[in-house]
Amino acid sequence: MSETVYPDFGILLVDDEPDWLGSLALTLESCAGICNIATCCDSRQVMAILDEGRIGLVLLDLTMPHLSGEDLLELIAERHPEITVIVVSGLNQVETAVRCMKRGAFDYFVKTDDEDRMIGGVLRGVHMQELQRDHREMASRFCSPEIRHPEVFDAIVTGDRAMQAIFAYVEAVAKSPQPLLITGESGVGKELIARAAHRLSGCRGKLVTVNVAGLDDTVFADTLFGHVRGAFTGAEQVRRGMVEEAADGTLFLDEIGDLSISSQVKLLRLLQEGEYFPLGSDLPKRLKARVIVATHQNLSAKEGTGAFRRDLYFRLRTHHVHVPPLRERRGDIPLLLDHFLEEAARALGKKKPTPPKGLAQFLATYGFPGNVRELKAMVYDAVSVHRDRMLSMDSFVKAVERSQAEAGPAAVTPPKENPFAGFDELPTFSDAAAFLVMEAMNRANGNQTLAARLLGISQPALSKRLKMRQSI
Ligand SMILES: Nc1ncnc2c1ncn2[C@@H]1O[C@H](COP(=O)(O)OP(=O)(O)OP(=O)(O)O)[C@@H](O)[C@H]1O
Repeated sequence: MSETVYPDFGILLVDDEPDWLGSLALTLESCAGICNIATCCDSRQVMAILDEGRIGLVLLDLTMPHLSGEDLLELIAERHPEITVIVVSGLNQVETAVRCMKRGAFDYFVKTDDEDRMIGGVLRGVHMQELQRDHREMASRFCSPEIRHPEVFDAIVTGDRAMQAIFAYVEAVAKSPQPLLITGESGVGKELIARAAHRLSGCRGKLVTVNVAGLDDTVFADTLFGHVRGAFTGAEQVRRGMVEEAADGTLFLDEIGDLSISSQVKLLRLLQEGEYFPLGSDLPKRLKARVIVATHQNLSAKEGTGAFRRDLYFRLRTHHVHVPPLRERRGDIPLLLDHFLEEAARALGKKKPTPPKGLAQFLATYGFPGNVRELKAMVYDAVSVHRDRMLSMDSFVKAVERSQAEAGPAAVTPPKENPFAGFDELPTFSDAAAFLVMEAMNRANGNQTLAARLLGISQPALSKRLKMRQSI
């Protein structure tokens, strides 16, 4: 998304009447903030201008000397099918309108039409062109899904393929002016993804984060849109809203699933119309920021129960990434463990401790309801209390047990698939149990506490089984 010109692509106004061109350009700029405009009075020059590749939308008059609008419409559909064309004619003729639509026009307006209708149509055309551009960009990424700017994702430690696919997607949509919705459980790294998307957007402005959870409707409006002096009792100073703070940058609205219905209406209007009113003012301001929203809630389910507006939901999920929970990318646990050990040791002024054997394996048996944030807290806690060179397993075992006790039995992760499904002949119950105990002891390098955790039984129960085996 570019900083000051809107939209990113040029809009060409074609008419043989220069006065009409001037007044149309002025209307579009003042009423819709559209300023990336070029004009052309000579129909013969239109195709050469389009060949330069800067134009995404054409507003075309029909009756012109040399080439008529309909001739041009046909030429554009043939040579530049990617360009959106809106016909703006002096003639109110249904047959002509139908013919133009059949030849590929996106919309048809009569010059005497209501101004708001025409502006609405142009904004829809701009939106359509933006979506087509995003779509082309994404399609090109499917052909070569490599990540072009890996440095932007440096803060996100992962080796997981689903995460790599998210990075490629975020790169593809980073320059889009459409909103980006990031979903995923709490602590999976949604904010880190938002930061990466902001860096990739190339916008000059800041990333401004607003946590909208718990904001009542008035505070929401005041926080986002600001107010003028005297807007309400106590409003002694002008307040710039966060939308303005984020101009030419990114507005990141976190916990969007908690937004009240009345605030949802305000947000929808902001996104749809691209403008807003500071409290107490009747002078509209334009939204000049890209909007990213995030939630740990299931927005689709909320939309189903009526707790989230359907129109806003569809608007927000134009571009959507879902960050998987840590338990679905257990391969990341050793990488994250190492990363946080290093980070914690540095932050606490200690030497990086050596993790006990089997720690990563032990952690992989746990469901991490708090995801990466929970793992990070565990590591920081363990590093801060440790004294020897070797990190103790104890603090991790206790943290896991504490969390499981708090969450109840549902927190224990269910087995994923039946390991015996492919067996022709099943082992006996006692053989299967003996093999399982042996395997767990091997994996835990003889550590009974860890082996018991891997098996989901208590350490005394494991010890009893081992003794029984020895006595056979
Ligand atoms: N892949 C990762 N690599 C390194 N650190 C990570 C990773 N994922 C998350 N973190 C760290 O975990 C913590 C939580 O991340 P973040 O705030 O981005 O999560 P979130 O999904 O936005 O959480 P919430 O829904 O609660 O707002 C942060 O300290 C972040 O730096």
